[in-house]
Amino acid sequence: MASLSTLLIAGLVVVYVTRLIKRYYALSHFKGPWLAGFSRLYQARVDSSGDMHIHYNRLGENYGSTARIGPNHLLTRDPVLIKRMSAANSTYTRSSWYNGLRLHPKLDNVVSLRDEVSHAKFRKSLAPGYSGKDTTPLEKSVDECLVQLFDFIKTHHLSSDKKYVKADLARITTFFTLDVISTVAFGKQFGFMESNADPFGYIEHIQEAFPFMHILMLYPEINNILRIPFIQRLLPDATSKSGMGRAMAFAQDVVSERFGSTPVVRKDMLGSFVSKGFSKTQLESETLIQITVGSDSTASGIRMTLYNIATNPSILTKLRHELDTALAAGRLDRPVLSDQQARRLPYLQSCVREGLRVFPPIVAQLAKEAPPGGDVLPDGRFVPGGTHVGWNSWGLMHDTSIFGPDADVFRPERWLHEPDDAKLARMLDAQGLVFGYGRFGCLGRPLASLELEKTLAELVLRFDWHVREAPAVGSAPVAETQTDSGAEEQRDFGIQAQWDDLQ
Ligand code: HEM
Repeated sequence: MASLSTLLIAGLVVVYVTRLIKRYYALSHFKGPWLAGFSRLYQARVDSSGDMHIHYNRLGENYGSTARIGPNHLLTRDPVLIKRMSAANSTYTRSSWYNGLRLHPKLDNVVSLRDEVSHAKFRKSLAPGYSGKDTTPLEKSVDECLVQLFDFIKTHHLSSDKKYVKADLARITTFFTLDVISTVAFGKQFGFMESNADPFGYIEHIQEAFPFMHILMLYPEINNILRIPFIQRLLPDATSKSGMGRAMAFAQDVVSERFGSTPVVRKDMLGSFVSKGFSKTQLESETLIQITVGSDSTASGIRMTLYNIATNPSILTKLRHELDTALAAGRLDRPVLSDQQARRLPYLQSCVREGLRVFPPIVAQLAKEAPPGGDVLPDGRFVPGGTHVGWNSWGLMHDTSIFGPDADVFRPERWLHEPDDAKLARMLDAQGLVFGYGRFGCLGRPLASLELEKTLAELVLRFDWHVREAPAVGSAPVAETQTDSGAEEQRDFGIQAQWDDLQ
């Protein structure tokens, strides 16, 4: 007679296999790699591979706009579905994928918060700070940092006819955006550009942390373990000497100054948040995510767009012509053109738009969860309640049915000379999703847009750019260097910056 323990094990195996089969069939009307139907291992491998965007782009080509990537996971490049999930009145919610974005040991931040009511309240209180409504004009701070950037490049990264000095665009752009976000958020600059160094070992830490964060997003179970107080004691805290620990210490310091008997009062983002009644701990948590989301994506957008401009001589020439003509006509403020002036330069705007399309800085899944009663997709297929639906941003931005057969090509002209109004409207609609949508849309968009348009315009006006050492791998040279959001992962990006004598 079988022992009780054998029976128990057999019973558990039966329950497990039945669950596996049930799950498999619940989404079997969505095609995808076979392993994905049974296990999250497919995603774990792809998400930590460094080539996530390439794998997921192929999914769209092989399995249609919404494909299966896990037992309970879909990935979509359908703009209608992406908008539906994030719309103000949507019944979709954030999935447990977002738990992995909780950086503070005790508290969520606006990006990791999953409770709809708390998130909406939080977001509403943060919005005036992020938009610059409550702060010293964002534009003024960006301009000041840009002047520092010009000096930084001239001092440390300038080549001449006599010698080549490698300008690592990965570090230059990341140093710049980290100094911008610290200035506008806390009125206290990190000093990356001034010291020409990573004072906290922060960039190195982020490089190491990204693949791990992907695993946390995929396996929320691990996250729950990390929240156990005993385990938390083993994780980096504000006493750690480098990486996220140093960033936490920084967050604690800048926040503490705003409380107590003689609080520092500044018209920056933090000042705005304090005025909305947030607690000290809430602000420490928010400060951490601000540093992360406020630097990496914009840096990626700037460097990849500049890379695409610098490697396309005809585009570089057209952009320079537009900028030089405006400068000669006295239509550009010095030392930095104004936002209003930048908006009147159609070719510049098209370059920025095209840069974010061809190389969307955020390719992570941002998975939402289908409502308990499920949902019927635009193509008639049923999505059961609780299914995780991620967005395939690379696939969407390179979708030939929206952008045409040359969707992979960096071609700013597509935004200026499209004769078919309906097609142009569809392209604009899809590209606009690069900043998310609706109730989860990017709060930092005004700042990111200022940084992108001004930095690109001034760097093209002031310097000659020649790519010397971009890793050349097949037809997608730079994409190969990208992990998740591009980010600090696009390392060691050798570009020659030469002072343009005309300026
Ligand atoms: C080119 C640069 C940027 C891109 C492409 C970008 C993209 C995005 C996307 C796609 C989302 C939506 C996430 C979702 O669906 O859950 C998002 C959210 C967010 N972004 Fe950005 N972002 C950029 C720059 C910034 C900057 C500079 C900041 C800060 C100053 C920022 C702050 C935020 C915040 C706080 C959220 C969360 C909004 C919420 O949960 O309600 N972003 N961003």
